[in-house]
Amino acid sequence: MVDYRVEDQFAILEINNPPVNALSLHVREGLLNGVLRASADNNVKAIILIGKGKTFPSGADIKEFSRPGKAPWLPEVGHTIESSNKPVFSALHGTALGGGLEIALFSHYRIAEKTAKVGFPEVHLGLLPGAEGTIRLPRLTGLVIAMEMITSGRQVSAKEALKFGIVDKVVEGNLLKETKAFAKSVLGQPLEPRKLSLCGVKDADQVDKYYEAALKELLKKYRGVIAPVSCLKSIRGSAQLPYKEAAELERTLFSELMSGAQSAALRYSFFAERAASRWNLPNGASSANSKPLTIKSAAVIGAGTMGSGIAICLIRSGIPVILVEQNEKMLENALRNIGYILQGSVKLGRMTVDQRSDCLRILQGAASIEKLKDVDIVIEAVYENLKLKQEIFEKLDKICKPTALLCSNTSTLDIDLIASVTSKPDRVAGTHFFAPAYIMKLLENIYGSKTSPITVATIMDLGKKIGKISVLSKTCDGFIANRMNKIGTEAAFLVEEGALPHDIDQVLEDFGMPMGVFKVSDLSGIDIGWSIRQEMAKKQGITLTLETHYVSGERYSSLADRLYNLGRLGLKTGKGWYRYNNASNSRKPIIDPDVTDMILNHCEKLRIKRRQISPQEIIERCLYATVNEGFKILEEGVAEKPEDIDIVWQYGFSFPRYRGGPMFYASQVGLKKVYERICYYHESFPYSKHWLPSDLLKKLVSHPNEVPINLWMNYTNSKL
Ligand SMILES: CCCCCCCC/C=C\C=C\CC(=O)SCCNC(=O)CCNC(=O)[C@H](O)C(C)(C)COP(=O)(O)OP(=O)(O)OC[C@H]1O[C@@H](n2cnc3c(N)ncnc32)[C@H](O)[C@@H]1OP(=O)(O)O
Repeated sequence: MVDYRVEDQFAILEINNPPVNALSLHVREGLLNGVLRASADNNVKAIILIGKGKTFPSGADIKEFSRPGKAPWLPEVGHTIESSNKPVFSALHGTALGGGLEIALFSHYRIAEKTAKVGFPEVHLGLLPGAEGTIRLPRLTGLVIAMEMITSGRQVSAKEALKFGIVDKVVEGNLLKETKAFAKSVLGQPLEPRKLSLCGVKDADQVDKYYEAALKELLKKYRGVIAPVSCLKSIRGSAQLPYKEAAELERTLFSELMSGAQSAALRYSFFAERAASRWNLPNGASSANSKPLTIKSAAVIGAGTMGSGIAICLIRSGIPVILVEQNEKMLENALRNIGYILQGSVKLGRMTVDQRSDCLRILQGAASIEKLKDVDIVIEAVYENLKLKQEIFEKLDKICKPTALLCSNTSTLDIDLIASVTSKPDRVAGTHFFAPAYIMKLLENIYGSKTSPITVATIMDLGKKIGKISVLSKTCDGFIANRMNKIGTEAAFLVEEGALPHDIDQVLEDFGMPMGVFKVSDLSGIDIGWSIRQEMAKKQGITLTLETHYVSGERYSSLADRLYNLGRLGLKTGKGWYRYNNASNSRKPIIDPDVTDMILNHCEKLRIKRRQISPQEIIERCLYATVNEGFKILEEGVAEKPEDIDIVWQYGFSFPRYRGGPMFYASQVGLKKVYERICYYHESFPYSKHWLPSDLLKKLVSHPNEVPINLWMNYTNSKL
C-alpha cells in the first residue's frame, strides 16, 4: 500500500491505495514504517510522500469509521513525519483532502501540482479534521481563512493554496522531478521553523472577535448542524491553548462528533449517493454491464417552466437543444426567459459571459415537432395529461430516428402507458426533473416493463453529465418521490384534528426541513394541488365538495379546497395558508387569523372534535407514513435499495442530509419502534391506507435475516 524506494538519495514513499489513496490502516502502517526506515538510513537525505494514480490521499478511509479502528492512528503517523531528522516533502496532486492534507501539514514542505486541490471536507461528513488539521491550518493561513475553509469544507486550488501559505510551491510537469528539484534547493536548512507544532497562530490575539463573527454566520447558515460549530471551537482552541492541549480538545470534539447521529447519517449519505448511481434491473442488466449511448443532441417539448429549465440543464452541458412549443409567443417568451436566467448565472459568477453566449448559440426554438428527426433524445415536458402525452409520443415515434430515446418528464404517469403507443417501447423512459430544473440536483429516471438496459444506462449517464444526481425508479403511480410523499396528506389531517399550519411547519423546520409543508404549498400554489385532486376525482367519476370527508373509502381533507374557493392561491395572490405583505413584495409568511377561523369552521361543519397535538405526533404522522410507503416501494421493487429513496428525499425534497433520509432516520429511531407506531396509527386511522403496515417492514422487525441485504442498509448497522 506504500511502496518504498530510494532514488538520488531521496526516499520515495508512494501511496498506492486506489481509487483515492484513502489512509486505511495499511497505508498508515506503510507511512509510519517508511518514514522510520528512511530516517534511519544514512543514504537518505530527504523523504518524499507522493500518491500513485490520480491523487494524493483524499482523506481517512471513511469505511473504517463504522468499525472499531486500529493503531497507528493518523496523528501518530503525523508526529513521526514531523519529528523525522530528514526533511519530509509532500508532493500533492489530484485532491489532497482531509487526513491527506493533514499528512501534508505534518510534512516540512508541500509542493503542489498546478491542478491539485486541497481542503478539509470533514464537515460534510459531520466531522472535523481530527489529525490536528484544525490546529495546524491556522498556523499557516491565519484564523480567518482556516475558519472559512474548515467550516465550509471548500476545496481550494493550488494557486489559492500558495496564496494562503498552505503550499510552498506550485509546479507544472513531472511532480516528482519538480519536488526533488525544490527539495535540493532547501536541503540543509533548519527543520525547526518548518514544524507547525512549534509555531504560533499569527493572529491569535484576534480569536474572540473572529470566533464570534464566524459563529453568528454558521448558526444562520447551518441551523441544527453540529459539526461546523465544533470545527470553530477547535480552531479557537488552536489560538487559545498550548499546542498539546489544543490537540487534546480537537480529539475530544472529534470523538463526540464521530459517535453522534449526525455524522453517522452524513457518512451514510456519502456512500448512499454513490450507491444510487449503481443500478440493477430485474432482468439482470446493471450499470456494470450496460453501456450508455452518447447523447449529442436533444429536444425538449413544452417551453413552460419545466421545459425551459430542462433545456437550460442540457445547453449548460454543451448539448444542443431544440425547444418545441406550439404557441409562437410562448416560445419567444421562453427563449427570452432562458436568456435572463443565464444572465442571472453570470451575475452570480456561476458562468462567464462567453459561456452564456455558447449556451444560447446551441439553443433553437421550433414551433413543430417535425424538426426532431435527427435528435438523439427527446424530453417531453407538457402538462400532466396522459392523452396529450400519448398523442405526442405517437407522433415522435413516426418522426424521430429509430435510435432516438423518447422520454417524459411526467412526475406520476405510468411509463408503460406512454410507451404503449410507440413501436419502440424499449426506447421510452421517464426523466423526472424537479422544479426549478436548472437548480434542483435530482433526476428521477423511470423505467417501464419494456425499457431497455441501454436506455436506462443512457439516461443515468446523461443525468451525471448534466450535473444531476440520478436515481432509478420502476414505473408506478408517482414513482419514488411523489408516491412516497405523505407529509402533505397527514399534515392536512393533523390540522383538522387540532394543530394549526404554522405549528406543523415549525415542527418540520425544527426537524431540519428548510421549509414547512404549508409554506411550500403557498410557494408552489394552492391551485396546483387543487387541479390534481379535481383530475383524480374526474377519473373516479366523483364530485368533490367542501364537505367531502371520504373518497372511495379513503379519508380526504377539503381544507385546501376551501382556500382555493376563497381565491387564496398562495404567495402569488398574497394569501394562502399564510398572509403575505405584497405591498412590500415580502415573501415572509405571516400567520393569518382568518385561516384559523376557516379551519375551526371547517371542523365544526364536519363535527371534528379538535384536540391538543404534540410535536412528537406531528413528526411521527408526517414521517412514519412516508417511511411505511418507502418500505412498500422497496417491497415492490420500485426502488432497488433504501439508499435510492433517501437520496431522492435529500435532493428532491431537501430532507436534511444530517438525518440521512427518511429510511435512514427510521433505522436510527429503531425499526421496531417505527413499526409499532405505524400499527398504532393504522388502528387509529383505518381509512388511510398509507397506514396499512408494510409486509417488508414487518419482516425486517420479526425475521431480519430473511430480508435480502440490498433491501436494507449496506452502509450502516441499523437498529432493529
Ligand atoms: C484512540 C482513538 C484515536 C482516534 C484518532 C482519530 C484521528 C482521526 C484522524 C483523521 C481524520 C480524518 C478525517 C478524514 O479524513 S475524513 C475523509 C475526508 N475526505 C473526504 O471526505 C473525501 C471524500 N471523497 C471525495 O470527496 C471524492 O471521493 C473525491 C476524493 C473528490 C474523488 O471524487 P471522484 O473522483 O468523483 O470519485 P468518487 O467520489 O466516486 O469516489 C471513488 C470511490 O472512492 C470511494 N471513496 C472516496 N473517498 C473515500 C474515502 N475517504 N474513504 C473511503 N472511500 C472513499 C468512493 O466511495 C467511491 O467508491 P464507491 O463508488 O465504491 O462508493
